[in-house]
Amino acid sequence: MSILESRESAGDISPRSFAIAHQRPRNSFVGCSRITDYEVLGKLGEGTFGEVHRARSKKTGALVALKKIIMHNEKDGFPITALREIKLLKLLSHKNVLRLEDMAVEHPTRSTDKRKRPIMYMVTPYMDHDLSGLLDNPSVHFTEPQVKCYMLQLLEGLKYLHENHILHRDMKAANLLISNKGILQIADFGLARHYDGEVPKPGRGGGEGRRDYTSLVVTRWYRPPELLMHLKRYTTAIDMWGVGCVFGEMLMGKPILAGESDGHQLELIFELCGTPNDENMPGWRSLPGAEALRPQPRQGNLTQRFRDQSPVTVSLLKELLKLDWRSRINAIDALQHPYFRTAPLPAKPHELPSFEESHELDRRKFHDRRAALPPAPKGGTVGRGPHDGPNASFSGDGFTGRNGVNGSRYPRNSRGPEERVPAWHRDRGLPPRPPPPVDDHLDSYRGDGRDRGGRPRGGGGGRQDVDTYIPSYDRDAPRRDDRRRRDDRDDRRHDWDRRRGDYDDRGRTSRTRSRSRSPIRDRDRERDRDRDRDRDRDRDMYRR
Ligand SMILES: Nc1ncnc2c1ncn2[C@@H]1O[C@H](COP(=O)(O)OP(=O)(O)OP(=O)(O)O)[C@@H](O)[C@H]1O
Repeated sequence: MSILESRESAGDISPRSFAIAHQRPRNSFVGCSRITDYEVLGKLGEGTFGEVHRARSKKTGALVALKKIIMHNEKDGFPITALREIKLLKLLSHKNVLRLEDMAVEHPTRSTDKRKRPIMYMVTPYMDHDLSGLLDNPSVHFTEPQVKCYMLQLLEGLKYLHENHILHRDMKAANLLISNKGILQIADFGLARHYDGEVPKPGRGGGEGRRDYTSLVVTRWYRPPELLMHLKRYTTAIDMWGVGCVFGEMLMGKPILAGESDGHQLELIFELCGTPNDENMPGWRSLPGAEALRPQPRQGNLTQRFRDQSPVTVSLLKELLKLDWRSRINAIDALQHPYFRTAPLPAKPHELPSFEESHELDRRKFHDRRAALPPAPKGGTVGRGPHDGPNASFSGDGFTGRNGVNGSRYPRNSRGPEERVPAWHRDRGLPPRPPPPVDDHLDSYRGDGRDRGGRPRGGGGGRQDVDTYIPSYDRDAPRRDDRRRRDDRDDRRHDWDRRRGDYDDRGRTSRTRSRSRSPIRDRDRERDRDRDRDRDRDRDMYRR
């Protein structure tokens, strides 16, 4: 056994040794091309840090996706999350993990462009769908062998990540890309990080965590109970909960736990999986976020809700959606579950049907268009249901406009002629999709302290914990540690931001706490207000 292997088996692998062990062959990554090497064909999606476009390589003719890395504030430089994502993706190589093939650079043109810095694009193979977009299409109905086929691929990809000490931390249907050849790939590594704990072992669930990380990860609908209760010493089991949510979503055709706030999310989880007790979630009472909870003891209605599914399907779902993160099934064991060996057997990827392309933006464009225009189904495949129309599913002020346009969390987009008109939509009676998790440090990169829907960041999440992960694959690079700031603020702010923060910290005297306006202080105040509001709402929900 090599030193690396023995260290790995002891759960001890540094980002550097991981990087050395996972160098991809040089020819698998081009490096830095020019944007002019690609012909841009249209917009696919809009992520936290940039837009995603479909494009064709002029050299190879291959279809690719270009993820533009937006620098919201040029002074902040290259976003750290994008840097993380690039560094990780460059190391990963698995058929069920999206492959970073190239980086493309767009230099500012002299006459028209006042930008000083170039724009960078991540280049990945084009995938025809994301799973969320696919499930939104009412003409798509997954068969059991198809669900099994996607589940196998998802678990294979996740097993690879976890074995290699990677936590994905944003497992959700929108981050699972699917090609018309039936291949599923895990995408979006913007929140992923190196994991210091022991890798999962057969029959041992997710095991015990070894160190603290921030609990402000994972999009709410896919966030496990331990994170909602602010466990910081979490494990690979957080991604397995997400797999359970995605599995349920494939079976039901819509997200199964669509909470409107963190408190409501827990409420929905308890309704489905039962309320926590010392047996099904040992130690839950001592979690910081459990203090205010007074759940009425309940059994959980999972079996009832999935009564149309076979017992072996429900059995795997229950294993994935276990409240106790230590005994929640891991990817190795899930792959061995009888579900995959019971008829009907999993389809092979090439046996799966192909579908009309479906991406995040199609859904969003539809929401946007609904208010203004009659439906324009393409190919006449799908009409609109009786409940369609602006805000058809919701009444009152609970949803509409809170996160953006027509209950969408997204701002209005202008449509270019080259953009596709969505051909389908199904109003599935769900609240607007929650924004991706907000890590405090993201604020400094967005520059305005607001998320894409214009909401102040940081709401609904409890305390901002320190998670100073900056992957350092270079021995000489200084490694940052997980120190807790006196005031609990995140240590990963940009230097400029941090200097301001330090100044504010130092000067907590009446003089420096003067009323002079500071965008940072305003942002912090706004964030605190938002957080308090969410907390109050959650408390009301649980105090019975
Ligand atoms: N390789 C690809 N092929 C096709 N579509 C893609 C590809 N990569 C991303 N997309 C589309 O763009 C959307 C956003 O991409 P991605 O999740 O990587 O961005 P993000 O900034 O991390 O998003 P989020 O803010 O939702 O976490 C995806 O949901 C998908 O619809």
